Amino acid sequence: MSTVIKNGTIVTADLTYEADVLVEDGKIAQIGSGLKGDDTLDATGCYVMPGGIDPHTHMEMPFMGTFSTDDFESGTRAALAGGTTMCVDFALPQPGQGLLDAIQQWDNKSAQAHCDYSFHMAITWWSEQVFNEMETVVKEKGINTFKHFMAYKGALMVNDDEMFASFKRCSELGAMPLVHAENGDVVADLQAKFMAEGNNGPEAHAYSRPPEVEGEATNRAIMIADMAGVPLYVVHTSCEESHEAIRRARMQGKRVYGEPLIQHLTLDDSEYFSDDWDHSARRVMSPPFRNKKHQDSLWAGLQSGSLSVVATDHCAFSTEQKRMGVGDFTKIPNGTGGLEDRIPMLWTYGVGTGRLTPNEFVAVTSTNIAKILNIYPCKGAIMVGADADILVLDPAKEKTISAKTQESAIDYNVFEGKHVKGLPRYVLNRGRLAVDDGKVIPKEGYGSFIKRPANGPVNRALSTWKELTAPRKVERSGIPASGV
Ligand SMILES: NC(=O)NCCC(=O)O
Ligand SMILES: [Zn+2]
Ligand SMILES: [Zn+2]
Repeated sequence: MSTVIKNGTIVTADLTYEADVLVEDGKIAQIGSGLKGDDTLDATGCYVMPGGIDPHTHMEMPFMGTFSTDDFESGTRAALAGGTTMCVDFALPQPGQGLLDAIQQWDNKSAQAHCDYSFHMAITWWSEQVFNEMETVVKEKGINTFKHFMAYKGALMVNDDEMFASFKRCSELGAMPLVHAENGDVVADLQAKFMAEGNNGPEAHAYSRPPEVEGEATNRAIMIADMAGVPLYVVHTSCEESHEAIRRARMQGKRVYGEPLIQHLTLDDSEYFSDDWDHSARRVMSPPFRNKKHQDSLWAGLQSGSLSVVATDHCAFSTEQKRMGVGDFTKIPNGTGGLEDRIPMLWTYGVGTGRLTPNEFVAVTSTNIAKILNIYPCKGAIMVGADADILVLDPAKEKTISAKTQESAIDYNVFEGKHVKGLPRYVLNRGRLAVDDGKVIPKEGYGSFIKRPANGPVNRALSTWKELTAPRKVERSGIPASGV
């Protein structure tokens, strides 16, 4: 059974050209002109690009006394509707729980997935068991990334000594640490201060997490990673202070990646000042939305290459769940949705405004993260032999985003009312037609777990350099007798 995508313009991270794409047995079999297949998809007027990869989602996440509402079923359906063919979720052990036990739980949940997926492993506590299990996670489970929360004190947060130990272990295993970079001690102190002053609405969530807490933590994580000799990936980079730290580190030759979210790029902190409590609480996430100055910094980072990936941190809570924090903003479950909207929003506000070229768009939605996660060119490429994860994007197709028409299971959408131009006509995941003429064709359980090998090129290069420049004992010919 083969499918040919005809009459489209192929857009990759570095090339734009006209050609047909032949898909056979889930892979791209041929690229050229005049190709024929059993089925034909007409891509006239469309761009044919690698399917989106969202490296930051939380399906059915146990968090702040509840579970995020989108699970792998509704969440991956939303992903496909928006042109994303692979998500990377976080396997999250409770403090004291083993890593392998947590993976087993995430394996059970993800059996519902409609599209491909993988897991990052979160390090939420530290012990000899965690140290030992990290090796199995990498070598047997095919997970090469470990997430560290520098915030959420008393819950998921790890301290610097635990983070340094884990980063060193990542270095030995050829894995990469990820950080949620906010100074959790300062946030906890500010939260208590605002609550004590009676400042208990959702806007105080933003007041308690100023850009400085993110900038400080990003700098700290970068220095700790450098001392551990390991690359670093900073999730949900939301502000200039954090971006500046990443930019400076990269200019110094440090291997650091920054991931802005589509929410931070396109929504600002005025959302927290609405008269409507629900409106503001629905937008509570960490880090919070920022002002225009920070948004401009993030866009510039994508343009210049100092920021690498656009993700969503999709962690969708219903209005009812958000209301757990009425009277106490610290109890509003943190998280927003975005999976279905990342690609149309970034195309509209990035390519549509001239802030990004179509090739840069492909780089930041798919190819860069495939390289960072060491799954390129199986994923993130339109190339013979690659998985046939393909987004056929129609730049003329438009819609107004509305919760009424979304796949996500929650009752609102943070992008409600935004007009987007540039929507999927077709989406294929390993050759399966998952979106046909803009309509999702669900297939629960089709999604495959994608193993990611350790020791990617950047890990190898960095460990070679660190070994070459490591402090060495000076072997002296003459050592004087002790002066004592
Ligand atoms: N971002 C957020 O507010 N919720 C999800 C958990 C996290 O990534 O911090
Ligand atoms: Zn986070
Ligand atoms: Zn997250």
